Amino acid sequence: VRQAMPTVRLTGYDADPDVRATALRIDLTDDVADSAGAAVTDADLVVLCVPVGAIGTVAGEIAADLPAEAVVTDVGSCKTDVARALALALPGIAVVPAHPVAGTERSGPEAGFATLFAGRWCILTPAADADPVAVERVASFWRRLGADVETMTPEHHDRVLAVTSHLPHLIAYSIVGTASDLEAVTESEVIKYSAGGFRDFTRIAASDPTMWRDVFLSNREAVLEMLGRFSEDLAQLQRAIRWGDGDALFDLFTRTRAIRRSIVEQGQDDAREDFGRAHGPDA
Ligand SMILES: NC(=O)C1=CN([C@@H]2O[C@H](COP(=O)(O)OP(=O)(O)OC[C@H]3O[C@@H](n4cnc5c(N)ncnc54)[C@H](O)[C@@H]3O)[C@@H](O)[C@H]2O)C=CC1
Ligand SMILES: O=C(O)C(=O)Cc1ccc(O)cc1
Repeated sequence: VRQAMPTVRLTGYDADPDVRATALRIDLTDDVADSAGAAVTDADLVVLCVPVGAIGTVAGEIAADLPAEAVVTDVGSCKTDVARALALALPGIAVVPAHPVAGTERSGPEAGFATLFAGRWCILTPAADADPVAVERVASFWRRLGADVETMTPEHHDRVLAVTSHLPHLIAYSIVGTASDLEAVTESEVIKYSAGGFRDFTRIAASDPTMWRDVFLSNREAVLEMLGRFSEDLAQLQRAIRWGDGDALFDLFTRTRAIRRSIVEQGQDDAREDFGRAHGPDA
């Protein structure tokens, strides 16, 4: 926002005093308020950037202080629960839930970088009767940050993201946990020989525990549905390995390689790799 909209006056609030101090020190915001309510008293646009389990609570904290014409949005990774909580906490206020599908495993005020949203999707999930002017204000905010904006229902969002983001994170958490349990048996060989594949999983599995706990509690139904499908497909691979069915393995790996190539062609993998290059392998 600082780079793309330099004339916008930014006021921040965070429950953690260290985060508030850091935000001021690194000039992330012009002001830092000492309560959520005080941060929004003269706001045009309020962007709630807290773990999904806290979005409804924070919306409740600002409700009494919001100017009547303010638009409230969020960046939560799940939308069904969050959209419901926002609507409940903010009756009569223009609410446009959003999810910028871009990020890294890092968190905190120093983890942001100006190009994070460039060329990435931002998904809006407004209610069917949302004010189109408010929807356009949020859409144009994200477009000015370089994102491409798409609109869908919260339920559809949550099913899609369960496969493309939530399940992959769950698999990474699980495999790194399994490898660490095995470490005692292999006497640290897990770390010593952690070549490409495992290293990639450890990056994802380093993501913020509070954020991801809340994602799985909030998107429970869609994640469980996709996890069921994944478990069936994994069992098929297990069978192929057991019976030496090389064709089944080869066919799947050929199909998945094509998926990766089409993602790269669409330029959807750039930002994180650029970030990794800029900040070193352990960033
Ligand atoms: N990290 C990522 O890659 C992405 C995260 N998101 C979503 O963005 C949201 C924020 O995530 P991050 O910025 O990564 O997390 P973060 O950990 O960097 O920031 C969250 C902040 O919320 C504060 N907080 C927690 N409860 C609070 C409360 N009740 N009142 C005031 N402040 C409170 C914490 O102190 C923390 O500083 C989450 O909903 C997440 O699902 C969306 C896209 C990508
Ligand atoms: O670090 C990664 O690979 C991510 O996938 C970042 C991310 C995390 C959560 C989101 O809702 C969107 C993007």
